[in-house]
Amino acid sequence: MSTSDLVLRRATESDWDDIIAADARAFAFIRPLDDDARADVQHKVLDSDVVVVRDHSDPHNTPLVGVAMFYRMTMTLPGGRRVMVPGLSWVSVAATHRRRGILRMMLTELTEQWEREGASFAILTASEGTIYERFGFGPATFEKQISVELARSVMRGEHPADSRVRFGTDEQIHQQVPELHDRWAATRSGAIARTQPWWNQIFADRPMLRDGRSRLHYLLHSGGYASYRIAHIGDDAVAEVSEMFTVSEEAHTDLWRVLLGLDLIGRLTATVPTDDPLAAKLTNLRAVSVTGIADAMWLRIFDVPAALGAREYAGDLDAVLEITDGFRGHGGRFAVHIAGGEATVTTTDAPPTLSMDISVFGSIFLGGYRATELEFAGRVWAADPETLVAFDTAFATDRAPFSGTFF
Ligand SMILES: CC(=O)SCCNC(=O)CCNC(=O)[C@H](O)C(C)(C)COP(=O)(O)OP(=O)(O)OC[C@H]1O[C@@H](n2cnc3c(N)ncnc32)[C@H](O)[C@@H]1OP(=O)(O)O
Repeated sequence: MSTSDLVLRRATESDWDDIIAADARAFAFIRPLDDDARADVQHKVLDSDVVVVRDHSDPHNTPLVGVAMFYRMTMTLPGGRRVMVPGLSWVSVAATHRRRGILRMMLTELTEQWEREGASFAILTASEGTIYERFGFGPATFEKQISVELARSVMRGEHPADSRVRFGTDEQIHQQVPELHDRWAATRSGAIARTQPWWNQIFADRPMLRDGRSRLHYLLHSGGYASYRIAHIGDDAVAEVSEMFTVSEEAHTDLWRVLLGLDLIGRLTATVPTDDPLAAKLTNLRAVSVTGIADAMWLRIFDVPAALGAREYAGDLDAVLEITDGFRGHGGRFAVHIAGGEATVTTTDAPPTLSMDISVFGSIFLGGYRATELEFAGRVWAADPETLVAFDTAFATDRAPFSGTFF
């Protein structure tokens, strides 16, 4: 096989059997998606946003050796503006064809499309931490996995006489959950909004994806919701919170109070924002163990001035920002003036006062990393401590960014 035998094109319906089989192999699934689960995915993506690579070295057998696609998503920026973003997903290359440049080929094709369409950002959730920095992506939102021991969990404060939480009927869930999620998404940097095909897939709750666990149960509150499943692990029943999104601390407290009161459950697991306050709401903080902190969403910036102009800021800054971009050349030197929460940006030849790779800028942009932390790591250069502190303060967010949707 030579590189010229590799043919990249957009997907058609006839590619999907191979896409599903390739995905199951590449991500080590026990079995490929069934027809229902496959239809859910196909409803979320346009075939023209899916690239496939086939090996034509044998004209009688042209196996699919690469696939990559993107969803058209909406992300919330610090300050509340929402932007359209391509969300890269379903990237895989056949084990027989690895490290021959197929991923690079597919990402170059998709990136050129995003640039033509005027995207300022792209996002992804990564299978490994070592793949995407070379393409200018940086880890931008993080999440915390917690395990809560119910026997030791007592909420501080008074128990309300009448719980404001109810189990939702199917009709209530379909009516209220998308609206509650959207209200939450408007408040959080990095939040991904969900369109109807995403909700259809979540509400379908396909048995093949439950892995032997119960269906989803929904708890509703006027300021948020939580969904959870029951898993039996050995002799223990564990409640796995699938998601919780709230727009008020009252809703967060009330929903947790109900979850912590589940009978015949020893332990509860959840994935929450890194600044989730549950442990501080309990009389015994040790009831909550943090079992992991992981990168969730990675961000790539394509248009530095447009990105800077789209978010709001927590402090003032005057700096000459130098950005390097080895993959697509969107770096340069920018005079950045931030005042009253808004940035104005022009290109300049003046000497830089701040310098970093575009992947590092992506990590700082939503507030997921503090600039000072990355300066300690030698990945941000600042001409003087005052500029670093002003940069750090300007880009900090009051709540930790959280994407809330895996894709
Ligand atoms: C957004 C998402 O969908 S994340 C999911 C990614 N997919 C998976 O993890 C499924 C299993 N893995 C795979 O299918 C493949 O190994 C892939 C897609 C990760 C890589 O595909 P390949 O075609 O082998 O990558 P390709 O040859 O184009 O490599 C491009 C560059 O990435 C590097 N690279 C590729 N995979 C890895 C890896 N797992 N770890 C570190 N570096 C990697 C290569 O060394 C190369 O670097 P260079 O261009 O700087 O020399």
